[in-house]
Amino acid sequence: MELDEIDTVGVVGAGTMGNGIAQVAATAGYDVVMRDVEQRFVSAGFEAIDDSLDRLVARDELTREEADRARGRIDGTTDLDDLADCDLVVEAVTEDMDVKQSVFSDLAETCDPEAVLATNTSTLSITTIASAVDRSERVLGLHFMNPVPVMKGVEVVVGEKTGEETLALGHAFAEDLEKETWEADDKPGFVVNRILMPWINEGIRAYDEGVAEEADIDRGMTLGTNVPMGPLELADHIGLDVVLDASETLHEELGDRYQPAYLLKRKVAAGDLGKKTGAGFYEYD
Ligand SMILES: NC(=O)c1ccc[n+]([C@@H]2O[C@H](COP(=O)([O-])OP(=O)(O)OC[C@H]3O[C@@H](n4cnc5c(N)ncnc54)[C@H](O)[C@@H]3O)[C@@H](O)[C@H]2O)c1
Repeated sequence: MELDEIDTVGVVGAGTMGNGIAQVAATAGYDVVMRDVEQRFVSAGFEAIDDSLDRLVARDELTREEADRARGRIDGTTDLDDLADCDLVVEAVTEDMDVKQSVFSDLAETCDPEAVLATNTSTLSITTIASAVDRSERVLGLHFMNPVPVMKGVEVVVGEKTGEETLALGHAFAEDLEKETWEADDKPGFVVNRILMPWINEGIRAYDEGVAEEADIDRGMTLGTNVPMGPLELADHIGLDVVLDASETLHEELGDRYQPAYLLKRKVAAGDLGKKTGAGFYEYD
C-alpha cells in the first residue's frame, strides 16, 4: 500500500495518546474514526481535541477554519465495525499485552486484509502483538510522543515480521503528519523508553530518599541538563500508571536496573495518576 491510498485512519483508544493521534491525522487531512470502549471515553477524547485545537488557534498555529475542518473529519464510535473501512489503524489502548492482542485480533477480522495495523505501545513487543494476527508483515510500531500535537518525534518500531513496504509506509505516514521519524528494533522500550524510564524512576527515588523537594528535583534537571521538563513533572504528564506499566515490562525483560520506584507503585495504588486525575507528584486543577 502507498501513502496516497490511505484515506481513512482508525484510532483505537481515545485517551491521552489516541485523541492526540486522531487530531494530528485529521489536521493533516485524513478522515479519522476514533474508537473507545465506552461513549464517555470517546466524549472525553473529543473534549481534549477541542481544547487542543483551541490552543493551536489561540497561538495562530491553525486558523479557526482549519481547526473546524479537522474536527469535522473525526468520527467517534464504540462500535468496532466502524473501523472496517480504515486503511491504516493506530492502536493506543492500555499498555497490556492481552488487551492489545485482543484488539489486534478484532482488527484483523474487521479491517481489509491490506490495511496496515500500527501499535503505539511504549514498551511491549511488536512481534508478540503481531502474533495475534494473520498479517504480521503489515504490523509495525508507530510510537508517538506525548503531547502528540506538540511533539515532533515518532519512533518507527520494526517487528520480526514487519515488511519493508509497511515500514516505508509508517515513515511516510508519520512525515505526512509533519513528524520526524527514527527507527528502532523490537527490543524492550525501543530507544526512548529504555533510556527515559530509568531516568524518571531515579528522579522519583531521589525525591523519596530526601535528596530534594519535588520542584527542586525538576529544577535541577531542567536547569542542569536543558531538558524541557524534569522527571516528576514529566511522569505526571505521561500518567503514573503508564510509567509503571512501562517500567514493569522493562524490569521483567531487562532485569533489576529497571526496577520501578516504590513511591511510583504507591501513588498508582492510591489512584494518583498525575495530570489526568488531578494529582500525582503535583496537584492540578
Ligand atoms: N501517555 C504517554 O505519555 C504515552 C506516550 C507514548 C505511548 N504511550 C502508549 O500509548 C498507549 C495508550 O496510552 P494513553 O496514555 O493514551 O492511555 P490512556 O489510559 O489515556 O488511554 C487508553 C484508552 O484506551 C481505551 N481502551 C482500553 N481498551 C480498549 C479497547 N479494547 N478498545 C478501545 N479502547 C480501549 C481506554 O478506555 C482508554 O480511554 C499505551 O500503550 C501507552 O503505553 C503513552
